[in-house]
Amino acid sequence: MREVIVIGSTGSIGTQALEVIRANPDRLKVVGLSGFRNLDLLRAQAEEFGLTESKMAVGPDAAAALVRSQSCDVVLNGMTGSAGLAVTVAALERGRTLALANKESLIVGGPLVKQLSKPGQIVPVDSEHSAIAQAMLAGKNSEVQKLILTASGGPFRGFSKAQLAQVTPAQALRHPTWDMGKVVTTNSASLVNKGLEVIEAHLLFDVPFERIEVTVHPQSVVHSMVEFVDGSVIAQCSPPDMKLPIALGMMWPERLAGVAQAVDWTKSHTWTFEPVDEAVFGSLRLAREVGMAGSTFPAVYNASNEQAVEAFHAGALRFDQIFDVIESCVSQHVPTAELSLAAVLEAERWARVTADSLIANL
Ligand SMILES: NC(=O)C1=CN([C@@H]2O[C@H](COP(=O)(O)OP(=O)(O)OC[C@H]3O[C@@H](n4cnc5c(N)ncnc54)[C@H](OP(=O)(O)O)[C@@H]3O)[C@@H](O)[C@H]2O)C=CC1
Ligand SMILES: CC(=O)[C@@H](O)[C@H](O)COP(=O)(O)O
Ligand SMILES: [Mn+2]
Repeated sequence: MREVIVIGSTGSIGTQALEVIRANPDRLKVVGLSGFRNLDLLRAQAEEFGLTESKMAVGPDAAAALVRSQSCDVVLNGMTGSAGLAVTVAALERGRTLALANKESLIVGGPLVKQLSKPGQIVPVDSEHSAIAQAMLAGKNSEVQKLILTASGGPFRGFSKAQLAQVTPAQALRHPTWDMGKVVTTNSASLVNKGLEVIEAHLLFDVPFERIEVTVHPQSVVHSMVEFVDGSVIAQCSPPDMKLPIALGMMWPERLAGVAQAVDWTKSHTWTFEPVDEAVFGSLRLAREVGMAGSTFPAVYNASNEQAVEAFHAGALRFDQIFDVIESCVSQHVPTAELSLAAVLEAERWARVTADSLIANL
């Protein structure tokens, strides 16, 4: 039996994690929950899983405090945004397995988060990174030639820059293949999500940026691939359903039977692959640049994006200007001489103030 704290239990990842746990009461047990604004759902979840108020946290600080005080085997971090950093740090410092959906905390913390983690302590839940972790089992780390991340391309695949300037928040939230929270869905539309995922892959698998590729695969069935030195490519394929990587994240390396449907090979399928249009979607190039620059640059990329996404949904920014805001913040940023958690938090604060001021003056 694995005891799990589900952080962000009221969200897309969190509710799907609870579905997996509910269906496997002999293997998984909830011992803590956290939410933010949806307190009615949080209370209902606590009641269903028989948890007292002391095992329910509201907000990022309370969630981190719960992770520090409550014993468990696994912390599933399904919070949105870099607000999840305190939970990631707390889980690693307490020696828990960290099933990580909250990619932002790894990206902004970078080497600091890596230093806190023991080999195997972070299990990726993000679908691409779960796929890579599964494919990696086919060879030795030293035999890996390349990582190939797949991207759906989002709702604006094939759009020109001029078309991107016209899109609405409702269109940005219409993801072609995945049903997810607002921020990650918007990031998929701008390809910021794929940029963040390239940095995430570099940090998780220690593969240099030059050997991490992205290909657009609109069907989202091939979740990512690993190319080995002999030319073999191992891919992980399944119809898009986050319950599969969430279950693996909580049970790694064991698989739970029946969590998701497999591909139906009796039917015809067409899987396509095409290059990313980097002339229209600059966020991927910029993410590689900030990833290679390291220090506090990834934190600035992420925080300025979070501000810009919020402004876009509030009607204060055009969709294409999300990229302009990130690029401007990154180009103005003076990185810290020595990376520390305090320096990351200060860089984030600076990026949010700078992004807000750019947005107000656009
Ligand atoms: N959804 C998906 O399929 C995938 C998600 N991810 C990643 O997983 C993470 C969660 O995404 P998703 O579940 O879609 O997001 P949702 O918006 O659906 O859920 C976010 C969760 O975090 C809580 N939350 C939001 N902001 C804060 C905050 N400032 N402090 C504390 N809690 C907060 C929300 O609480 P409340 O609702 O109560 O306000 C909710 O429980 C993100 O990092 C995302 O990139 C990665 C791959 C796939
Ligand atoms: C399901 C998942 O892992 C998301 O992060 C997904 O990657 C979004 O899809 P795209 O970013 O490829 O559009
Ligand atoms: Mn993903």
